[in-house]
Amino acid sequence: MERKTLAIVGCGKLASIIADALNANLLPEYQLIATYSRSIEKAQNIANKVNNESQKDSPCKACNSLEELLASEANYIIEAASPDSMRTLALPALKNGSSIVTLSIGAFADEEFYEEVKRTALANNARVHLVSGAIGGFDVMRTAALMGNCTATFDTEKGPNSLKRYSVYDESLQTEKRKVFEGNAKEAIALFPNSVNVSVAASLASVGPEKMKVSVTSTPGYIGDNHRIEVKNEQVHAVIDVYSSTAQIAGWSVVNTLRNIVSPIVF
Ligand SMILES: NC(=O)C1=CN([C@@H]2O[C@H](COP(=O)(O)OP(=O)(O)OC[C@H]3O[C@@H](n4cnc5c(N)ncnc54)[C@H](OP(=O)(O)O)[C@@H]3O)[C@@H](O)[C@H]2O)C=CC1
Ligand SMILES: O=C([O-])CC(=O)C(=O)O
Repeated sequence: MERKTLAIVGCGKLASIIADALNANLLPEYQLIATYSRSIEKAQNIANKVNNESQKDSPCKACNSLEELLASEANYIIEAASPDSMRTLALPALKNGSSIVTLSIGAFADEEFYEEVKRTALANNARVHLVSGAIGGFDVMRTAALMGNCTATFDTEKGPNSLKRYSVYDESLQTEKRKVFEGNAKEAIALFPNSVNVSVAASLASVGPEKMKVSVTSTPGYIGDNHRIEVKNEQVHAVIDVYSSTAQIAGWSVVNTLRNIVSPIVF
């Protein structure tokens, strides 16, 4: 069997889950051929993981630059870095004919970029797969939106420590529960670039980034994230509520998407 080739951009916690899944033979139809990260050590760590186990005979290369990774012309590039990185790699990857499986869906809050990505994918016979990540239910969101007159809200609860890197943080959040953000999905991803990709994903599946009403609440001592999405039209009221104590669900959702891509039965 000719295996499909994979490359990973962004070799952190979620990329590690994908390498472990390859080693656990959960992705037998795929071979990892290239990795790239901001630091070569991280790229080498992920390559070593598979080279020491499942790919002793077909080693994966740790690349020194994004250009080197793109030149590998992998069938699928997994983006597990950041929305900025997704913006940099999407068009050149698609022009090479590589499809993309992305976690940093926040990059698509920019409508012009989203449209250009769609056109480029179509022109090059490639596809962009938006993974379910830390949420799910894109099917019901898309269906409800298709029926017309749809509204949607996205409410996230997080612990204050996960907000420390953002401007909304102050020490009072350690003791006081507070709504730290209210706005739309476009504004949310601009303020929290690595933490609300899911809100942009849900908006693209329903009412779009500008119409999706988003709130972020900080709760003292809260472990993990809870994302509650409500989609309504005249006939449907759908609630998708996902709690996860870690972000690992997002890495596993990439594994699930890759399995779906090659499956005779598609969910
Ligand atoms: N859709 C969803 O549900 C979710 C999406 N995400 C997205 O997935 C991304 C990865 O998450 P996670 O693995 O937990 O994060 P980590 O911080 O553990 O890993 C991200 C890795 O990407 C690398 N990186 C960052 N920027 C660049 C860049 N411009 N070019 C190349 N490499 C880069 C970092 O490099 P280095 O360490 O080498 O410096 C780091 O190793 C998040 O940033 C977020 O955008 C995350 C959770 C859920
Ligand atoms: O892990 C989560 O709960 C969601 C997240 O970081 C993101 O959407 O970027």
